Amino acid sequence: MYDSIISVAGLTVELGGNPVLQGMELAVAPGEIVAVVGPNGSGKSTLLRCLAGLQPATSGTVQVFGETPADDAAFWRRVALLSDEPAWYPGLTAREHLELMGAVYAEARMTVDTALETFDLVERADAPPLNLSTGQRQRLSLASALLRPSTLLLLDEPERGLDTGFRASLADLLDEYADEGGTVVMATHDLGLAARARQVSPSGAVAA
Ligand SMILES: Nc1ncnc2c1ncn2[C@@H]1O[C@H](COP(=O)(O)OP(=O)(O)OP(=O)(O)O)[C@@H](O)[C@H]1O
Repeated sequence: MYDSIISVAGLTVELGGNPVLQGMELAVAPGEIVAVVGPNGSGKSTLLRCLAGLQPATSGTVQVFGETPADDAAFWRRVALLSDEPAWYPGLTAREHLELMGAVYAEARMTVDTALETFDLVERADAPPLNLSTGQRQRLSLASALLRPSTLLLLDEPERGLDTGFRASLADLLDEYADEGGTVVMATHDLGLAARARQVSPSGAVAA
C-alpha cells in the first residue's frame, strides 16, 4: 500500500527546449482535494498531464498508486480525467452519453437521472451535446466524470464556462467525492474552488 496516492519528486519537464516544471515536489494523500494554482503558462496542465501518464518527465519521478502512471486500461479504470472538451458521439443525446457511462461501469456513483438533476441538465437531456451551451456541455463532461466510479479525479479547469452558482455546487460535489475516499487534483483559476482545497503551485507550495 501507499501513504501518498500521488508522489512527485524532482519533477522537471522541458517542452520545446524550455523548462516548464523545475524540480517540483508534491505528495497527495488519499481523500485530499488539491488545487494547482498559478498564472497562465505556469505549468498546471503540464503537471496534470504528467499525473495522467500523458507527458513523460524530463527528469525526476512521478508515482500514482505507487507506480509510474501508464496510459493503459488498468490506470484509466481508477482515474477520471476532465481536460479539453471530449469528442461527442454524433447522434447521441446528453442522456445517452451518460447512459453509455452507466453501461460501461457496473458500479456507477449515481444514476443517469440523478446525474441529470445534479448537473441541472434535465431540461436539455434529449438534446445532442453540440446543441447545448458551453456551460451545459461542461456540466455534461463533469457529470460523465463523476457518474463513473474512480479513485482519482484529475480536473483541468473544471470551472470553465460554469456560472457562479454552479461553481459553488461543484465544490460541494468534490467534497462529497473526497468524503467517499476519492482524491481530487485540479488545475483551477477559480478562487472559490481553490479556497476549499489545499493549494499548490507548479513552482512550489503556496499558502492556503
Ligand atoms: N507542446 C508544447 N511545446 C512547447 N511548449 C509548450 C507546449 N505545451 C505547453 N507549452 C508551454 O508550457 C508552458 C506551460 O503550459 P501549461 O499549459 O502547462 O500552463 P498552465 O499553467 O496550464 O496555463 P493556463 O493557466 O493558461 O491553462 C507554457 O509556457 C506553454 O506555452
